[in-house]
Amino acid sequence: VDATSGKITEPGRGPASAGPPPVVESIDYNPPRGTRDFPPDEMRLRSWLFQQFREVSRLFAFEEVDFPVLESEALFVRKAGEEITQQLYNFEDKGGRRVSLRPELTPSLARLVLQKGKALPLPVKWFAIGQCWRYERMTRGRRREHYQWNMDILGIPGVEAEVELLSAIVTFFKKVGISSNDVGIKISSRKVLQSLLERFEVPPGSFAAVCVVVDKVEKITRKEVEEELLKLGVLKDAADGILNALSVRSLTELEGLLGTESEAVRDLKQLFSLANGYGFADWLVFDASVVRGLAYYTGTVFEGFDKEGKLRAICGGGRYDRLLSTFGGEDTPACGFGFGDAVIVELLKDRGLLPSLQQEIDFIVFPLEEVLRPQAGLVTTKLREAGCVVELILESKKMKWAFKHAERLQAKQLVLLGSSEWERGCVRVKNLSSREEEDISIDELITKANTSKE
Ligand SMILES: OCc1cccc(Br)n1
Repeated sequence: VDATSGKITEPGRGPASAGPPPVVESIDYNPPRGTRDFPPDEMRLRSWLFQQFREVSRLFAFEEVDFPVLESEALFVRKAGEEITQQLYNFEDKGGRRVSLRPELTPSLARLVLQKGKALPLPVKWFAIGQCWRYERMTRGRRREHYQWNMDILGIPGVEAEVELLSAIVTFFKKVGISSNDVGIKISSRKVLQSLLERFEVPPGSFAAVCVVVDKVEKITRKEVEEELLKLGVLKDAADGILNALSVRSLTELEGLLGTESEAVRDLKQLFSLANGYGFADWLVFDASVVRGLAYYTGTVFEGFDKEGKLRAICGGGRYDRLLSTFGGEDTPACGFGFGDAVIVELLKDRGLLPSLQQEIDFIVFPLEEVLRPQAGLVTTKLREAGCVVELILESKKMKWAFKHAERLQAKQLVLLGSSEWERGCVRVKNLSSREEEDISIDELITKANTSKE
């Protein structure tokens, strides 16, 4: 800023003799509110977590897909009062289009399936890992972004699809060291609610909105739930009947309530029986109070929970047989789940299951004289071609610095290039754990490196 005029000059645009460019207004080094940076330690954990997601998805023969983080707002505008649609990170772009950062991945997946149309053979088994956004009033101090792993099966009307998805979730938990003592998966079906609404002659058009309200039953008071239900045309006796029904504790009890012909009971019995066949039924708990908060679920719904009851839902999902038709497509049976990157990390921390992840350096290459830097580059290239992780020291340093650097990086071996060794066609290799050192030829060094990588 010019001292006299107070004018802010563009950096680097001042008169030649003006000296260094003025500092622009101070930049906040923190990321935007509710968002996270991933410095190396955090990024190693995130990469590890996503690797587990990907390995499970691959085992289940799912193909990875991705979509833009920015979508048409229309994809997410729904009238059922969901929190997720009331917190859209939406805006009008410079072309006057109403757009939104995606709050979830399922609508994008539905859009892509519809875009592919009949050219896409069913069943579709796709997975995605994507950052999702919400504009949460920061009064609640919660995050505005998280990464979600989704797996979805489209084209299978029966609970065989849900059982595959549940098996994938259990496979993930077991893969990261979590057992059915730590975590369970609550299972129910929205067909329970549907039967009750029909019994109480509640207008079917309010089904989604009723589910969204009932999903809040553990977050707001029963009286508030009843008031919100009343606004949806659900009278007191119907509200009582619905809320009481959600506390049934077994499929037998549910059958007593809904009758032996109930689709909900049939689906859930088949689901538990299949899960028993797969060998993971011990992870599942029937819980009629599970409805989940997304408007588009139509059948089975489920959520992973920690048995200590300290954490929010670890993951959640369900059947959404009507979503594609609400986007103008043909009715396509579909089910899927979302698995966030936050609660699972809290659970792993609580259980002491976080992996210790360090950068792994095989070699540090250090030319003792700058004149040998080209040779150091050759050795480095050959080691990398053998698949070794190599850090080449890029500046002229003292030996003491190189040793400290190697120890800080926990490198396995230090390769020193000195003129006397080089004249004999050798380099000096120090093993940094055994402290042994030897002069060996480049060829021998590369042969050993190749062998170690086989
Ligand atoms: O699960 C609801 C949600 C959606 C987007 C971003 C975040 Br953080 N949480």
